[in-house]
Amino acid sequence: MQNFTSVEDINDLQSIIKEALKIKENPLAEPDKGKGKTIGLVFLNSSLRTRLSSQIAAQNLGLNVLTLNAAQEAWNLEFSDGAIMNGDTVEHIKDAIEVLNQYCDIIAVRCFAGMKNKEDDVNESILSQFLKHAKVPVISLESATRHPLQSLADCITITENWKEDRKPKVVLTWAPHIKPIAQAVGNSFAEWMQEMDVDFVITNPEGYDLDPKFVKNSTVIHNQNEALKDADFIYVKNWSSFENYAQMPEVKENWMLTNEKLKLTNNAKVMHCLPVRRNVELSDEVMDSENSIIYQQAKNRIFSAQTVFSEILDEISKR
Ligand SMILES: NCCC[C@H](NC(=O)CCC(=O)O)C(=O)O
Ligand SMILES: NC(=O)OP(=O)(O)O
Repeated sequence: MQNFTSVEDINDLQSIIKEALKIKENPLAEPDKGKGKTIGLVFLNSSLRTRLSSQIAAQNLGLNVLTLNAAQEAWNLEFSDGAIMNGDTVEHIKDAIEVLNQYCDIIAVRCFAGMKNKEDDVNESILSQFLKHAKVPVISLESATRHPLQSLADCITITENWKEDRKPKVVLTWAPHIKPIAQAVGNSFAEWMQEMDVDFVITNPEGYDLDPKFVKNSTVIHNQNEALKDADFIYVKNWSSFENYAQMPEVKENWMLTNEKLKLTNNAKVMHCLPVRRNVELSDEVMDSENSIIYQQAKNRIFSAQTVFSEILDEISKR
């Protein structure tokens, strides 16, 4: 694995999940694997889980960890090529990445969609600069269009919770929100579910279809109740419109996941990447129910990160 920014960077998903479950059994099995190596965790946006689970995962492997909360603590970064930097921005992203090359053996970066310019977001205007200028492996901690470490944790969690001898029905359902949110988590979940042995359905209101590049030939149903029928797993996530980029077209029906809606399912397990807006995206009763595997999912972020760091360290050791 040279970089880790999407499902494309994985050769064999089932073997990666198996490796992650093995790491989960004994996370301290290779405490010196990363000895003498440094991972830089660069956050251009807020985080709780990604920051902490990545730190734990790196420490479990003996890596040195540098965490830069760039939006709060670093110089104001310039992202435009050729910019005349006589305004508020102090340091160009190119120079920042070149400096990170001097300090880090692996660079991991969180760079959300700006939600202002569709083209910039679709083209991953920030992640692409890291991929261009980094001289060491790059790991995405959630970019404009994807959140692969989350999706790998989601695959691990579904695997742990499915012992029946048939494919589970997995439904990705849109949920309400108070502000425009990126499509990254939904896109990424779709991309990874298409690689899993599951019946995958996406349900969202009209006007909220994800980018066809990520939907591919997945089933899309605009009636939530119909989609939830007999579901074994429900993945709750809000996103804003892709077509009318970053807009929030009016939705008349109530899409919040409640116990009433859970009755339509096959006693489905409920998933969410967190953070969640309680009683907006899903109700307290669902969040706090036996059906929720949301905290287990959050825990699995450690093993998802540790598996990826371990694969990247294997790659570095070959160089
Ligand atoms: N990393 C997990 C999700 C991050 C982000 N959520 C948010 O921005 C929530 C913000 C809020 O609820 O105000 C998203 O959905 O892409
Ligand atoms: N799920 C997730 O990525 O959480 P954070 O945004 O808190 O890192």
